[in-house]
Amino acid sequence: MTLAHSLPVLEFMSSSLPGNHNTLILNRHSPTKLGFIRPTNPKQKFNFFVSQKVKPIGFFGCNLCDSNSGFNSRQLFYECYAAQSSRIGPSSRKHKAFSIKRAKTRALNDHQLFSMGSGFYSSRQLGTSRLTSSGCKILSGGALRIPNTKSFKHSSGISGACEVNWSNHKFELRSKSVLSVDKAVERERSGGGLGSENSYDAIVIGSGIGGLVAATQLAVKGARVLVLEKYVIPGGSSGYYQRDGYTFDVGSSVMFGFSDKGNLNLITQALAAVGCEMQVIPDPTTVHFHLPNNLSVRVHREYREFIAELTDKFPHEKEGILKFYGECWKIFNALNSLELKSLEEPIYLFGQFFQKPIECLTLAYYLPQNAGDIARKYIKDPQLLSFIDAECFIVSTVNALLTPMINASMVLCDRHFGGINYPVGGVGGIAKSLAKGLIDQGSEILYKANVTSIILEQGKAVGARLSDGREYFAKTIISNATRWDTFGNLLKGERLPKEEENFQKVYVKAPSFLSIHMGVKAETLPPDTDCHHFVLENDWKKLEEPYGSIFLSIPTVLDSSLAPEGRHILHIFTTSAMEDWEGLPRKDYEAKKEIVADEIIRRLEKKLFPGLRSSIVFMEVGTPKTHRRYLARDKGTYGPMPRGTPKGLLGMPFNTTGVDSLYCVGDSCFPGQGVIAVAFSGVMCAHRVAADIGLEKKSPILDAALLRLLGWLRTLA
Ligand SMILES: CC(C)=CCC/C(C)=C/C=C/C(C)=C/C=C/C(C)=C/C=C/C=C(C)/C=C/C=C(C)/C=C/C=C(\C)CCC=C(C)C
Repeated sequence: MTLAHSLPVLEFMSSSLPGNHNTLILNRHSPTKLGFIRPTNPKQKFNFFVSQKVKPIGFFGCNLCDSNSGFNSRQLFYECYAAQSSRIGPSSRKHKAFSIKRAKTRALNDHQLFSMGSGFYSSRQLGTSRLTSSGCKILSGGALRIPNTKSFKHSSGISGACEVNWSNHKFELRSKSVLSVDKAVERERSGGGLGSENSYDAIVIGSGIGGLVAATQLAVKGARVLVLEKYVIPGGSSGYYQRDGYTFDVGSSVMFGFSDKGNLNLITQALAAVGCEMQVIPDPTTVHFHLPNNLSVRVHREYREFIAELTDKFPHEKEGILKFYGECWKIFNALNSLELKSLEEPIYLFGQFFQKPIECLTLAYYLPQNAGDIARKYIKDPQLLSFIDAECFIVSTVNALLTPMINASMVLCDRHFGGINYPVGGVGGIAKSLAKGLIDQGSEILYKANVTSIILEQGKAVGARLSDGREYFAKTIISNATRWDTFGNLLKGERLPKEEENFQKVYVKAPSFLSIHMGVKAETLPPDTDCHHFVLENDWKKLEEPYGSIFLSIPTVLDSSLAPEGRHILHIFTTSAMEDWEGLPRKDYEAKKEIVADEIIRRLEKKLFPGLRSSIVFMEVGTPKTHRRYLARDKGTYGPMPRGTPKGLLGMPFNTTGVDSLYCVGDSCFPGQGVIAVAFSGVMCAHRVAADIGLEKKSPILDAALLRLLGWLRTLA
């Protein structure tokens, strides 16, 4: 049975499938906007279809269980992940099936229903719908039962919650929005698509992992999101590029957050939220350190093996080693026990304190502390302390005394807990999958969209303007540019908010990198070569100096598909400042690139791979200028670096900013650099934005109090 309407806004069709199946067909814009669907009969089965005309979107806030095994009204699902699958059921050719994967289960109460009930069309502010069929009634704001209604269609009417008992199954549809359908249709006709005012719930500027995680998390909550990306592919520093049969990772190839256990596998979770999964290859050695005095330490995936290797090198410090890393585990375990959401959202934060008081107090205690101070409590050997500096340098590009203890613990333990896992096909696959997932959720990503300014109206961020003059508008703007770029470039000429002044007092831009992407003949590398290496040859003092230490990854050791047969890929990074490269005539610039790359190759030949130079078949050198150009980061910076000794993570800003409706996400937000860290900032940002646009619970009074408290705490840093 089809419900006709000249301009269908919300349309359902029912058809019977063989056996005990019923089919609910969701047309046009409806799927994500349903809000809440609850069957009352646990034995009945349902399949969900969405018209191919619609970009397939996932379900958030729909309480569904596996589409093939049927609903279970006792087990309501808070979040469901939908993935497109092969067509099931005898629906029309136009319809595609979703297989619904279950996520976290949670019994719901009425309060949660309301809080979840973004309602259909809430993001477009349509949301007004009336059921018109035999026995259909609608009430504003309250639940309504409609017995044995087999069909219903929309028409303009009153918004609110409605509950339909449909063929013995109860569907509950809730909406918070108030615009009549007529108005909505009018808006649709007048071009409610790209570019119209307030078309979106959120615009995300930049498609780095932080931006994409924020965007996808919002999209699955029911928001309509537009991501604006300057480049032609997503991912920013976690992107990829292909040349001559090689697939190179733009940035780090050391991937945290990809495990299948705990709460800290944020990449796995972010992908699953949009129905994606990536195959990964476990890395048996996180990193192989090659350090002064011929100190060589392999960080094995197995914690016991790593500790055995380290205590073998420093037997007199065995107790100190166990105590330092033991303290890291205390923090890691506390982190891993929490449900990670926005620390700027009081209902969540107090809820976590209530459920896990010891863990939260542990984290609050370590929030203002640095790893170097804690290491010095237990360890005296200067060489071992320098080793811990090198361990922290990988995390933060600064030594242990300047590295927040929470961040150090996260990295030093997760590599043994979830492990380092390389995504098959390269790191770029993460961003590609998230971008696809975003589109599957009904949101959009626009490439070659170079945002030049954030549009303000009476001090409120309302849109983004591109270099070609196009303008897009949304209720909220999320900047995945660094805070320096956001406030220095995108809001040029505006007064710098006090919070940003404070941030810039505490943090400076970390230097950029010189990168060398290489294809080499495979026979140059010994057969048991590890994937990741850190090289600092003779002098510990050079650790933090430009070109002092070398990061080297050989991802083809794990995934040979990234290079032509008989070849390996080498990704080489070393810190380098923009000042070294600016103002050079083209010829000198190219010559300097060659000289610097040559020296790095010489060092690697000497320390690791004799004959490396003669085995190179492809090479591309990137300087800080390259990183600035492609990643749109001021001075090509790697992220924030403390000016002096920081108070741990205390000074790091979260996602809200001093500008109304403007949020930041990425590595200049809490907790800092690293793919998993920016993924966390994306999760936090989406939660805070969702609360502010009415997709999550919110308490304005508590909000104001918490935001003031956090602002004050930051001034102590
Ligand atoms: C607010 C108040 C007052 C209180 C509260 C308390 C609490 C509850 C708290 C909480 C907290 C939290 C949750 C936190 C969290 C955190 C996190 C998650 C963190 C994370 C982090 C991470 C990181 C940092 C990472 C990083 C990584 C990296 C950087 C990596 C890198 C790599 C590379 C560079 C590569 C290398 C290479 C070679 C060696 C070759």
